[in-house]
Amino acid sequence: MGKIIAVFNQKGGVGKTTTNVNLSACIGKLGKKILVVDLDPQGNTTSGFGIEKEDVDYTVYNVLLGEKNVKDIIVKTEFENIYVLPSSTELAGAEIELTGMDNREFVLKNILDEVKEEYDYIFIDCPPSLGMLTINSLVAVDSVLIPIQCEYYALEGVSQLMGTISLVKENLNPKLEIQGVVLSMFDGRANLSIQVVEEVKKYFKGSVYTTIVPRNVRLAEAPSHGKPVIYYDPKCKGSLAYTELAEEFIDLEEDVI
Ligand SMILES: Nc1ncnc2c1ncn2[C@@H]1O[C@H](COP(=O)(O)OP(=O)(O)OP(=O)(O)O)[C@@H](O)[C@H]1O
Repeated sequence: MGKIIAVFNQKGGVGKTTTNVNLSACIGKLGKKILVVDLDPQGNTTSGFGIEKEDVDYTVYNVLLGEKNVKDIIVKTEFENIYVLPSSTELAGAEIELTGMDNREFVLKNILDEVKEEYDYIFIDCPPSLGMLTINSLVAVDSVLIPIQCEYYALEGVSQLMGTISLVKENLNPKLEIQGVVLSMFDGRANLSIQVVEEVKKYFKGSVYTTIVPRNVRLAEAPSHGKPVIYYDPKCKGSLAYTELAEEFIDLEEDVI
């Protein structure tokens, strides 16, 4: 099947990487083969799966520049059904380098088309910006999964985000859809969190997942152990939420088919 999904919100620190790593890991545990593409130069998805910078000679950067074949760079992780196309800080340079390259501006689509039949899902972690890397992702994908934090100014930037999606859909990728909106960092004790849930549901109507990811310290700790939370502390609230979200994700996908 090979559905390609961008985890996208140009706002920083909303839980893109946390959602990418943990949702992928939980979907992998449900038996689906996943490729996770780390397109964020910060490389937190790469390290979140325990891949150390010293252990990778080449990254998605070399693939984007046509120096390496994607199939030679993908890393098989120790986690069930999870493969990673790693990132590096050099990737920040690609924002400029891709702009000047004739016919290679949107090269990510061709790269992922080469491997998409080998996976059930490909998730891309986008950087917190609207540069060439993000636009490359939006051109390459079937859909966009949007994490939103249940905190102050949650909807700030959302109209810009939706504007970007519409623009790409009109001009570059007509099949682009919203996969779903994930509410994250929910604090049940805070009225604000409850208000944000209501506002986001009103804005996105039926596209918001029923499962809400709580603020959970284990989710913040797991990356420093190089593990998705389900492998770090399978019983914590974060693990339960991402497992439930993975089940909801698959149920909705299988309903569509
Ligand atoms: N549900 C959660 N509970 C507790 N901490 C969380 C949760 N989700 C994310 N965090 C923490 O919040 C911070 C930002 O999350 P994350 O890195 O996933 O966001 P991001 O949108 O990918 O950031 P960036 O825009 O910098 O790429 C991280 O330190 C992460 O560990």
